[in-house]
Amino acid sequence: MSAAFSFALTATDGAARSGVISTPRGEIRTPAFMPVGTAATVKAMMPESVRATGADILLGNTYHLMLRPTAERIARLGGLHRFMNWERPILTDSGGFQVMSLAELRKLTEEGVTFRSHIDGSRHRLTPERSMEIQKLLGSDIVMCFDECPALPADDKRVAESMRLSMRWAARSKEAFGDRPGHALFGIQQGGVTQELRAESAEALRAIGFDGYAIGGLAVGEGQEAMFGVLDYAPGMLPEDKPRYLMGVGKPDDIVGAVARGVDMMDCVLPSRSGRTGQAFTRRGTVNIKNARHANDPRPLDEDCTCPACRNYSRAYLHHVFRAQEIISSMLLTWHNLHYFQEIMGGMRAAIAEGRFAAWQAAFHAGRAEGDI
Ligand SMILES: CNc1nc2c(CC[C@H]3O[C@H](OC)[C@H](OC)[C@@H](OC)[C@@H]3OC)c3nc(N)[nH]c(=O)c3cc2[nH]1
Repeated sequence: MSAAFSFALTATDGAARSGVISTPRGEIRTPAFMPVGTAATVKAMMPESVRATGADILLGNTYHLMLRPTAERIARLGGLHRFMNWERPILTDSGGFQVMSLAELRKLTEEGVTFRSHIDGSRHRLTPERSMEIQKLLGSDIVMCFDECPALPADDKRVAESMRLSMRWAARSKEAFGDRPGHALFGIQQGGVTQELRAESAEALRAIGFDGYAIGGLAVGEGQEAMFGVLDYAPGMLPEDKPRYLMGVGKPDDIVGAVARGVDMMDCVLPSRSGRTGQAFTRRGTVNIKNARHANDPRPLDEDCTCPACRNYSRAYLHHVFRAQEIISSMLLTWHNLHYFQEIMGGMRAAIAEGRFAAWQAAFHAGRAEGDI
């Protein structure tokens, strides 16, 4: 266990990289997929099951936890790791994105954001300083700067103004974060899909100096082509020796394309949320288990998958428990999806380390069919 936070690149293959982030709570193998545990739980999963899927780190959420049960209560109870029984690394988002997408009656000023809780209508304020305080109370290992992520489409003027506000907030976040050995603060690049604005944001973040750099402002409706267009240049604008984290991504082919372009870390609700809505991701494509065609199918979701759902249950059974709205349906499909996402990450880490990423990527795409398989 390292007392400090550090990142070591172990191999590169084209723009793709593999490495290890060392933290006092354990190592994170990169490229890494981080399951989302918004309200102190990865929905439908026990923490030991999340670990069994291969996850080294999971996510918590400042916005949700500040509203319920409050960061102060979690701190009094020993912090988020103890509270949710996950002793490995935790990354928490800063709350800005969630306020803009979830809260009501939001008011944005230079100071920060005031809003009403979507849970009980109570009034709250988030600023860079308060976001740092909340993430410190939670005890998260990787803290995100408080930023503003503009909804797309937005004109260049709006994107530029929003990015520059986020850069001022990044400086305030760094100031408020202080010096916390073993804990990391990540800056978040903004700038929409405009290369000059992305460059300006990257320079601003470099000048402040962070332990890692996130690519924000994507996966907000721009589509895969536009996102990849930004990823063709944005990762290279960020310090090469620090982790690069693409926020909110994505589908399996988004993840592979992002790693191919130099991304080290990603998070997305997709595998867990889809697990609850009956969508299973497999190496041959997607299974929508609610479709009648699966009602009599004795085969597993994926013959080559070693997860508990695929080892022990048929599509017919999964179809049945989904239709019957049984809790085990969410448990099994979420476990399968998280297991499969981690299998993609493990395959890419090995392929990059062995210099065969292009072949791995070609095989990944060759095996996939569109539509319900
Ligand atoms: C989907 N496209 C997507 N998600 C972006 C998130 C949020 C990630 C967040 O997305 C959910 O919150 C809504 C997750 O909870 C459900 C959070 O996990 C705890 C996760 O936190 C990292 C962004 N967060 C910040 N701070 N800044 C961003 O620019 C940004 C961009 C995103 N694009």
